[in-house]
Amino acid sequence: MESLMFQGAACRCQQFLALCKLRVVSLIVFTAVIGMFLAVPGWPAWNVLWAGTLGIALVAGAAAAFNCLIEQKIDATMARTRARPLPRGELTNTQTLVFSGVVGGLGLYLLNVFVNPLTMWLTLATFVGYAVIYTAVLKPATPQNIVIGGASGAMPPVLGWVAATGEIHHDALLLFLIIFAWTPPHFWALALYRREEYAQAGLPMLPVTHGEAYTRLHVLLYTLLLFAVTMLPVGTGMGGWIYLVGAALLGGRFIHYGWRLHRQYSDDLAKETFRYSIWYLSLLFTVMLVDHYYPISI
Ligand code: HEM
Ligand SMILES: CC(C)=CCC/C(C)=C/CC/C(C)=C/COP(=O)(O)OP(=O)(O)O
Repeated sequence: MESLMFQGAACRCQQFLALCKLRVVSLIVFTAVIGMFLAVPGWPAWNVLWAGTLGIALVAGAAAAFNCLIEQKIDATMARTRARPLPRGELTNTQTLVFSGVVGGLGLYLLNVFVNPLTMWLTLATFVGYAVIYTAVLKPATPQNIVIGGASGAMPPVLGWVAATGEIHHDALLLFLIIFAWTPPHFWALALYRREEYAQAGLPMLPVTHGEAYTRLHVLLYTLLLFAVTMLPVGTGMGGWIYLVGAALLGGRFIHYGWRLHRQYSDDLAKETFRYSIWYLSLLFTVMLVDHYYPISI
């Protein structure tokens, strides 16, 4: 009897965790943590590391849960999302809303009390940007949804930076710009091979509204823009040789993917490009960290 109760609680816990889109949120939190380290010469203060990381993670998870609540009908129509807890009827609207409110509230509390109020306010704005402006307003309205909405996904390194220093430095804005330029090729690579699902769901994603060829060209153009943006930290002195070589190699490979997609499309190549986009961002931020602690100035 007791073991059955335990299994039930474990299941419920898994359902709540599934709302939080843990894999996406883990990369988001990773970029925030790197932002904390890049912001200071030595190590960030201990309270920044634990409360900043936990606070940002909780609010990001709450934002993802709120997105699941708003999009449950659309999620039910797409193969990729139909196994989420709301379309499956495993959780109710009230449970999801309360979960998002409590988890997000706790995250904001930690940021306000143990980090600083500016981080708390910017994280709240990021929550509203993703959970409300992107999800409820932009996503069903325009194919530029992810370009504009990408601003929320680009905020985490700024949040990390502000957590560590209390101010918004121009180098933090460069980290923002990098993720901002990365989001369109990241998402449109996926939207290309999932175009039929998005069309069926009635969402105006770029391959649905402007066609495949137009989207492929834009993936390529954004990889070029991204390459240029990643060179800016070298100009400001934030990045040295290690960063320059790493960013050039990673960016060159991303452009190559964009070029191949543009010239000779296949769904398999689009899937590979999407997977590479995730490796790209993870490795780029790792290289930045290495460069920060082992600087070889240019
Ligand atoms: C508006 C901005 C963004 C959009 C529209 C978007 C869209 C998506 C979609 C639809 C998926 C699901 C792929 C699947 O289920 O197979 C995905 C996966 C992923 N995204 Fe994004 N993304 C955005 C921003 C970001 C950001 C800012 C990050 C991290 C910094 C990120 C990291 C990831 C990761 C790690 C995955 C893989 C998750 C997995 O393996 O399950 N995304 N993205
Ligand atoms: C710190 C903080 C508050 C961060 C919030 C930013 C945040 C959670 C961004 C998430 C990006 C994301 C999951 C996009 C998925 O797109 P989608 O929602 O269109 O994908 P779906 O089709 O899988 O639902």
